Amino acid sequence: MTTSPFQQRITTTLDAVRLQRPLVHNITNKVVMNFTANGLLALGASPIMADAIEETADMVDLANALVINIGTPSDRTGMVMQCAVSHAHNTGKPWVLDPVGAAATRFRLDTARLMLEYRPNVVRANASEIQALYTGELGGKGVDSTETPEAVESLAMTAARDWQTTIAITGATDLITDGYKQVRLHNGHPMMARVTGTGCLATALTGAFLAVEGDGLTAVTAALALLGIAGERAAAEVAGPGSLHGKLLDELYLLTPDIMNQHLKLEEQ
Ligand SMILES: Nc1ncnc2c1ncn2[C@@H]1O[C@H](COP(=O)(O)OP(=O)(O)OP(=O)(O)O)[C@@H](O)[C@H]1O
Ligand SMILES: Cc1ncsc1CCO
Ligand SMILES: [Mg+2]
Repeated sequence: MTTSPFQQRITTTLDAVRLQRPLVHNITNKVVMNFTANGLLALGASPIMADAIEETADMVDLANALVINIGTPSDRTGMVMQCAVSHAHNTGKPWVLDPVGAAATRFRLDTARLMLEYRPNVVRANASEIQALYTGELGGKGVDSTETPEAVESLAMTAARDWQTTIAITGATDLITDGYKQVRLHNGHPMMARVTGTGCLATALTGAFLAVEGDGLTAVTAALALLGIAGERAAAEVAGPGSLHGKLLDELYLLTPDIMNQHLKLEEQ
């Protein structure tokens, strides 16, 4: 089987994460904290959840990458997040933004837009969130998307150029673009959307890959490929979302570069 240089780099990145076991600092939402920490551990990274203002700068310095997830926002965590991303921006620490629910309320949209000013290496979101971030118009259904990645594809290209970042929109097909190159990933399983926080986990895994891979597009493609393949392998063996939750962690732990190469359904443009 032939693999493209890009595909080879993706699988090499998985090895690099497992070798380096990067420390990933998460300022994330109350719903997914435990699942995210377990997902990062299953992959082979080291998670730390920390949102006290007193240690924010120290933690950003200590960690190899930062994950910002606005899923359960408040004035206080908004301030902590701004402090963290400002410090990450000033010190060149890679970071990834998950604008959870940015399409739902003006407060979330403003919070996510403020974060964007500090130039995330990657924005990982669903289609409604990216649409709201770019147009300023609310929509979606709470934290869920009412749009497909395909529907916001050209908007995402423009947004990635304007924001000078890589955008990854998840859904049935994941769409990834830095405004120039485009990647489509056809892995995953619909049942993944029935377990809360699989998107948040995608973002956290992206943080782990960003810690070892400087190119945002490669890092997030590797993270989404890993999660998509783990998800479809897990879904094939379970009766429903309850077991998928655990089985997904098992598959993240068991996945190898060889398995990835066998199952990867990736289109490059
Ligand atoms: N219909 C589907 N078919 C295949 N994979 C899917 C499908 N829906 C979601 N996924 C996969 O599930 C993961 C999470 O994507 P999703 O778009 O549901 O994130 P999200 O809406 O941000 O989720 P959350 O807010 O619950 O964290 C991704 O890896 C994505 O590829
Ligand atoms: C359900 C939910 N509500 C706020 S954050 C979150 C986790 C999935 O995004
Ligand atoms: Mg989400």
